[in-house]
Amino acid sequence: MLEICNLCKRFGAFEAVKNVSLKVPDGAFLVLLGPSGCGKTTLLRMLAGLELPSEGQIIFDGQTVSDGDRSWAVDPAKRNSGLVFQSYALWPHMSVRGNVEWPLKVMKMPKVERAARINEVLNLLEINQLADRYPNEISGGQQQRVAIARTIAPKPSVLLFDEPLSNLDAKLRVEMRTELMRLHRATGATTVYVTHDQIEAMTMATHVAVMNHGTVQQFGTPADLINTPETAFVATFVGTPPNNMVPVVKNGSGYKVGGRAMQLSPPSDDCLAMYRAEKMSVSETESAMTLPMELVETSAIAGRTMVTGLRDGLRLTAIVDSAPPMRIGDTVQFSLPPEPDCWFSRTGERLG
Ligand SMILES: Nc1ncnc2c1ncn2[C@@H]1O[C@H](COP(=O)(O)OP(=O)(O)OP(=O)(O)O)[C@@H](O)[C@H]1O
Repeated sequence: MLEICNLCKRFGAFEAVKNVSLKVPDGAFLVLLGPSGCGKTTLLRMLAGLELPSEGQIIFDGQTVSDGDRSWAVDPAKRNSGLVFQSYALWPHMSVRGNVEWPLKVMKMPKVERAARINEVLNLLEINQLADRYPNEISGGQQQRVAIARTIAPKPSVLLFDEPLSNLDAKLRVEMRTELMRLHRATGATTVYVTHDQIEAMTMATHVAVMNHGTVQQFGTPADLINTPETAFVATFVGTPPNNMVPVVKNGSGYKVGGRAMQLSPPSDDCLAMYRAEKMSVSETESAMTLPMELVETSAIAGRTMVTGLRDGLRLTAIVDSAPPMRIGDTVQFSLPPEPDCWFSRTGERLG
């Protein structure tokens, strides 16, 4: 079990991580997902022991490894965790084998055992043929594999990844995603993985903590986040494409939805209606439930078409069977279903 209890981190007066609490079972794949600057790296660095919490505790397998309230933490090298960075940070003067061997030497593993373990991890990452090369003689993707091999060699019970795929090209990212999932199954190590890429999060995670401005907005399985987003931020950050959020305000005896008078029964006089992209449709003709938008984008996605419209700062996306006959810049009518999927307050809390 990996437990984080009321964790806070302040840099001077700035609070980078605010009262985060979560628990995952052994062998979980926890993704910390959020936009740049939301505090995910700071949280990961506290898990690695590189940063002392200002308040709260981190507990690995029942043992407290960081305690902000007592300003105390177990040394990074002694907490049975391994960290893989975005930059590979391999030792350039050591071969691939030498890099992977180094942490085993530090832990004083006997030579014969060391050789067996090196072979095991080089095989696991399919880089045994590179064992005698130096970091400047292998590609970026291969260097990342070596960095991962070096991290898992000492068999840490907690593996920490800080955006490990962000320096790789799109195709390699997808391949490495599958590789990392295979590795996770093979090692069984509890994994914490930082990314701002929601597709990566949704495909790899058993548990996701969606972060914004230092707080956890929602903690759950990928399916929880898609099916029941708890905040407007989660609803618009997660999913492909993300959900549509349309402002609804009282207008005389009725309501204006996205600026147009419509028949709707919102739970409050000023709120947000969420519509899933696959429930919207587009057409040339106006009706009681349509919003006129400027067509700004169409793209093919898994045999269907994603259509995006923009008007007065409102952005709507629909997933439809075929592209509308209009051209970019033309007016397209986005048709809303009779009821939204759910409601949020103007400040982003879920209403129903
Ligand atoms: N040592 C530090 N001193 C002061 N402020 C810091 C320090 N480290 C991080 N911060 C601030 O804390 C906030 C969170 O940073 P953090 O690196 O955790 O974000 P992040 O979500 O990982 O972002 P990114 O995806 O861009 O790496 C940022 O506003 C950052 O400027």
